[in-house]
Order: sequence, then structure tokens, then C-alpha cells
Amino acid sequence: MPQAGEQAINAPATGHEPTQNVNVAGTTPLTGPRELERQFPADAVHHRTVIDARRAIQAILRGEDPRLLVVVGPCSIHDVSAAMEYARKLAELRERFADRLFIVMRVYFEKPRTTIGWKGLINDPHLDDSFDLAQGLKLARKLLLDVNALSLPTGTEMLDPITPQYIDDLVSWASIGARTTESQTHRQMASGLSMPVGYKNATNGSLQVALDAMASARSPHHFLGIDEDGRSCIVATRGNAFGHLILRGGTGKPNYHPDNVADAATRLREAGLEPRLMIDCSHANSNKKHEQQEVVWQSILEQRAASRTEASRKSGSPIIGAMLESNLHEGKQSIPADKSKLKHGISITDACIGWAKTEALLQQAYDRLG
Ligand SMILES: O=C[C@H](O)[C@H](O)COP(=O)(O)O
Ligand SMILES: C=C(OP(=O)(O)O)C(=O)O
Repeated sequence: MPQAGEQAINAPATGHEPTQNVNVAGTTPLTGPRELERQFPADAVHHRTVIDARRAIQAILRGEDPRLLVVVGPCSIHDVSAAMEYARKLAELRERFADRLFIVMRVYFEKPRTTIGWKGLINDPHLDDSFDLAQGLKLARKLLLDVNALSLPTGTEMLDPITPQYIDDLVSWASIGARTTESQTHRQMASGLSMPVGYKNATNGSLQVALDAMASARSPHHFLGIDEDGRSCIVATRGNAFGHLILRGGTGKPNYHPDNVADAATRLREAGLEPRLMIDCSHANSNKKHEQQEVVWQSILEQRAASRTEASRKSGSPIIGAMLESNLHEGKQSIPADKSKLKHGISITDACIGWAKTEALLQQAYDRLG
């Protein structure tokens, strides 16, 4: 059924059986990136927040800034007012802990699904299969402006290769997910992204695909994309030098333990890359059990503390960053048919830790990393 503004494809015209768009039900033109930026423009505060955060993350990746990069926030954003409530709390902690932790809010709008499921705020902002992507892009851009206005930098997964044109000026750190790290399309996209990018190991635990992604995305590429006006074009990229590995575990096995980290650091060195990585406390590292994230977090803090007393002292710990999936309230909920029954501040994708636990974990990190 075509939706509002959607152009139906394949209305019988010539009497010939169509050979094109056989499985395309319709297309809906969208506002181009330049127009969306005009409607939701960045000001000097947004710009400063992004520029300063990207520089700080680059310094952390070079080993010049000893702070732990912490990407923390909901598994996915589905309610922008709850996201802002979260952002205001996190902005306070970011300032309080700023000399030891570099906190970035996880603001994930695009969800890569194992099979099918809700694909995030941009794809389906009303959570009802109406796929109002025009509204999704607006909400995403507006939320990024509001979060950056708190001097709180944002991090997101870049999934659809067209999305960055609409929002990447407001994103300080990006990730390529476990399901797309092996994809040439995503490596090309990452090679043109303006911010540092983390590459997850594959869902089966393979590090090699992430190492290959880093090597590929450091190089220039030419590929099909869209420009600021939404016209299809050849995109020529310079290559993105600020890539890093994210250990997220795989096939039911975690990979955050000291021997996994040492192995990953060796593999990075052998590939001619800096031995610096982030650990994702969630996903296969926590067996998707939100309570388990704390166990991974404690291990990260122990490993960071140990590196200050060992021979590795000079080069520092390979662990430069950590990711936590956290929300206002712990756990997760399924999307109810009646949206008024959605519980406030609870994830509709992976289960998250709640705010009290988040604050306690960040405080512990601050105390231990002194
Ligand atoms: O982070 C979110 C999920 O782990 C990821 O999108 C896959 O989810 P799914 O296996 O529920 O589809
Ligand atoms: C989907 C995510 O992670 P992964 O790619 O590791 O499954 C995520 O971080 O939201």
C-alpha cells in the first residue's frame, strides 16, 4: 500500500511484463541534506562541542590523552524527550568526571537487526511500521543539536550509507557494527566520515574482519553516494586515519579478558596498527544480560589499573575506551500495540543498565583511575 507522498512503481504502462523494480512497491522523495541542515542549523556551541570532542578522541587514540573514552547511553533512541532527560543527567557527570573520563553519549538511531525487527528512530520514528523516514531524519538531527547544546558530544552507529550526509556534522564518534564491519560499502563510508570510527569484531568473534575494515577505511575510495543536495554522485574520500577496534565478544563468548586484550593488541601491532582498543561491556561480552555489563566494566578498570604498575607502563593500557548500554531505567520492553503503554526510559531493543547503576559505575571508574 503506497504511503503519503509515495510514488507507486510499476503501474501497467506498456503492457509488457516489467523487468525493473519488480520488487519495489514505491519510492518517496526526501529533503536533501543541505535543506535539513538549513531547517536545523548548527551554531557555534554545537560546532565547538564536536570539534573539541573529535580532537580529544583523536588524542586518546594516539595515546596522548590518558583519559578513558566512555561511550554510554541507550541501546537505541525511541523517545526523544526521555533521551534529553538522560542527556541532561549525563552532561552533569561528564563535567564532574572530565579530568579522568571522556564521556560521549551513545545516541543510536539505526539498529542493524539479526533478521527483522524495529530498525530505529530514523527508519520508523512512530514505532508503528509507518516508516516515516522524513520525520525520523528531522528528529535525529534535532536531538543531536539538543544534546550537543549541553556540551555533551554524541556517538552513533552509521548504518545506512546515506544517513551521514544528514547528521555527521553533529557526531563526534561513530561505530561500524558487528554485522557490517565486513561490508565494503560500510568501509568506504567510514573512509569518508569526519569523526573517529570504532569497528566491532564480527558476531562470530572474528577480529580479522575489523582489522581488515580498519586497513580498508584508512585508504581513499571512490563510490556511489549522494551530495548535499541529495543528487547521486561519485564520492571520493581521503581515508579515515582514526579507526580503532571494539571488542564486543562473539558467538556466546566474551573477549574482554586480559588474554583476549593482549591477543588483540598483538594482532593490531602485527597489522601495523596502534595497539589501542575499546571494550563494549554489552552484546556478546555480557551475553546480552544487562547485569553482566558491570562485570566487564570491573575487568576494564582492573586492566587499566594493572597497566600502570607493569612493564607496559610506558605505552599504557591497550584499553582506551569502554561502551555501556544504559538508560533511565534498567531492562527492556517490547513495543506494545498501544504506544501509550510504553514504559518511560526503558529500552525497546537490548536491555540496558539503569541510571543509578550508570552513575555508580562512572563514579567507580573515576575513583579507580585517579
Ligand atoms: O544492539 C542491538 C542489537 O544487539 C542488534 O541490533 C541486533 O539485535 P537483534 O539480534 O535483536 O536483531
Ligand atoms: C548493534 C550493536 O552492536 P553490535 O554491532 O556489536 O551487535 C550496538 O552497539 O548497538
